[in-house]
Amino acid sequence: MLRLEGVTVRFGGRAVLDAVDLDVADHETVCVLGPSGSGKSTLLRVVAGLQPAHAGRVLLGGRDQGGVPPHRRGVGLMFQDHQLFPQRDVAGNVSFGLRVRGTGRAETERRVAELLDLVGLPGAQKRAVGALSGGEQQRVALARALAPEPRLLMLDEPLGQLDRGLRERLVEELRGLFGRLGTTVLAVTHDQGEAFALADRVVVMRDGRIAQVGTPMEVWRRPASEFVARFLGFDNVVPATVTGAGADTPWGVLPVPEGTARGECAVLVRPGGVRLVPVSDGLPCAVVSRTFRGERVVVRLRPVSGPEIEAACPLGAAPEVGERVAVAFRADDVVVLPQSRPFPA
Ligand SMILES: Nc1ncnc2c1ncn2[C@@H]1O[C@H](COP(=O)(O)OP(=O)(O)OP(=O)(O)O)[C@@H](O)[C@H]1O
Repeated sequence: MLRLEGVTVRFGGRAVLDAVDLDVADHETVCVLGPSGSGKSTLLRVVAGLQPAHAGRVLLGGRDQGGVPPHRRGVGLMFQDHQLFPQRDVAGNVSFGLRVRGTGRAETERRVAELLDLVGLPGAQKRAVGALSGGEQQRVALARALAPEPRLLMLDEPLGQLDRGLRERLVEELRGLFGRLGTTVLAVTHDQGEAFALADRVVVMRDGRIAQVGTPMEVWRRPASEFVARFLGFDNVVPATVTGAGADTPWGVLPVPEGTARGECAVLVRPGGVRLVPVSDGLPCAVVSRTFRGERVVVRLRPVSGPEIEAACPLGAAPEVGERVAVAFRADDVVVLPQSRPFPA
């Protein structure tokens, strides 16, 4: 459906997109994630035709879009600030793209009613957009973007300004909706939770390049680099040397999967894989802090050697701040990363 081949965009000599290759299949939802300034919005703008590429090609349905203006690309765009027309009512907003296409009045009315049902705002045609809540405005913006039946729907931080609870609800609804409609979606977000909940595949960007592409499960389980691991919020990363015995790290020798290549690397230990063990059986640590995270308590530990460690403990089993404990590492939760970083002194 969508293919980017070596797409490069430069601003002032700096490549904001650097030879990006990406394929999005029909009916697929792909979420682009990355820190601020990594080029996510620029990627969407290039696909929409709002930003010319300095090199490379964008193909939609196999056709090169070079020279095709935005309104002829058949893509729908929805931005964070949803930019509804304040002087028009809900129906006036949703029908915008249909009127531009010259759709007849009866058909437009039918379609608007159908879309409002779809986004959970049945009968809201005559409401003033200024009187809607943030979440309702978001739904109207979505209905407006879907109205012309774009072959590709692009969302830029679609839920950015909404509060957490509403975002979580809307993400679920969107996923259901896109599944039912069979819409192909390319979305940009900096919120990994949102991306992981919405996407069939996620793309992690760094400085205009793709750092990793995979299903949410693949990326979560096997971050491709220290950058991706840290971006996902994993802090337990240390430099390591893999030998026959395991990974030699500042935390001691950690178990690694069989067949791991020997040599320098970095290792990540997921917080759930840090086990509290009797003091004589593991790496001695002091408990520095405890943070309640719903189902679990995350404790920060200061070991006798190496950087601090995060451990996720079951509710009743978390040690107190100041307590002396020891930890061991579960092999399944140790991930070998190809990149190393100088260990801070
Ligand atoms: N028109 C422009 N002229 C010059 N520089 C630009 C222009 N548009 C974007 N940039 C720069 O390109 C880089 C990437 O911008 P982009 O908006 O694509 O990043 P982003 O990943 O979407 O960031 P954010 O999450 O903050 O929206 C930034 O450093 C930005 O300052």
